[in-house]
Amino acid sequence: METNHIKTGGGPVIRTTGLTRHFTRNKQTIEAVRGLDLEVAAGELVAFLGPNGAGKSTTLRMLTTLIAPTAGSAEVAGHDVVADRAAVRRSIGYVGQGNAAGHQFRGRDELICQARAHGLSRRDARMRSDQLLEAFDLGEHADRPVSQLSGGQRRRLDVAIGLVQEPAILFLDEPSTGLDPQNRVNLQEQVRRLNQELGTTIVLTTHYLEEADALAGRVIVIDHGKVIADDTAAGLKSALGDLVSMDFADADAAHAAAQRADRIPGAQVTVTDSHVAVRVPFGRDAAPGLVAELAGAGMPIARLEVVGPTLDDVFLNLTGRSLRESDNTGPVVDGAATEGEAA
Ligand SMILES: Nc1ncnc2c1ncn2[C@@H]1O[C@H](COP(=O)(O)OP(=O)(O)OP(=O)(O)O)[C@@H](O)[C@H]1O
Repeated sequence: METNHIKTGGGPVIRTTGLTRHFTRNKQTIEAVRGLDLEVAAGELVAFLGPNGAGKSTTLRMLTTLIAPTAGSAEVAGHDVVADRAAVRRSIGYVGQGNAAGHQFRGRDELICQARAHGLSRRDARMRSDQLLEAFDLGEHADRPVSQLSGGQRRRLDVAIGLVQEPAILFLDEPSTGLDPQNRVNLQEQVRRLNQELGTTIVLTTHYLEEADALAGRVIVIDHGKVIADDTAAGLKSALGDLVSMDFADADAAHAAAQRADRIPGAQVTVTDSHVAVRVPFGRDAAPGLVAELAGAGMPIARLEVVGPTLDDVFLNLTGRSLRESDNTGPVVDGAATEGEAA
């Protein structure tokens, strides 16, 4: 069976330069994506993490040729997303936020139909659909109408449909939104396997911190249309450092302790009454020495806690707001848009 896997020679399979997209709504310009410079190498599993409205989906829709950039450029699989849309589309799979499958069809028919649309022979289409049904644990549900599948089963079918033509690059827009934790983990497992076993480059968007943390080799944090951090989850967290929280008998002891903590390289110290919080790289290693030093100086610690950072702490540190809180803005309503999507 023919596949669309590409030999990249290790170069980037996605490259954007100043990628920008504006929308006009109620005569106001919305700068959804603002000058994105990005490179993704073959075989990477990348998560775009950010709150609602950060510009994640808009970026994905430009990379998948669904909408055109207002400015800047992007190449996917070596093809320009504007000049060479058809070639880009041949190289990618895309699973959007809505359900792709027609509700009255059976899952198996949907897959076969998509495979035929991608040029597979009847026999190959049937084989490919069987493979995908098995890989996504959908075998026993394959002959039920899509409308009768659970949310998790339907989402897995969506991802299977995105994989019909064995794309070299797969884009997943919020693949696990709306799934219960068990289905979320199951889907993440499939995505991970796809990346590891087939080497498929995967770019997904998520606003689940845990998902970005668990799944992606690389996390690109997006806020207000801009990349504000780009590293492994571990890298992002270790750059921020651990939080060492200490309580003392009184405010004087806390202030004296804060002065000492301030001498630790890279420490950010805040004092509130008798409480001292120290954010410091490798805080768990620095804490015992600090405790001993303070005890020796007659300032014993009444309570000590060392907590490793979460990606939410990273986001909070970068933006001054919590990703969990910024995420409660509800879904974006596109209905009032005055600028349509490219066909
Ligand atoms: N078709 C459109 N017309 C007008 N404004 C739009 C349109 N699509 C997106 N926007 C606006 O662009 C900004 C970025 O939206 P986008 O959907 O890319 O964010 P997101 O990070 O993917 O958020 P979500 O997690 O909710 O999908 C938002 O302010 C949104 O309201």
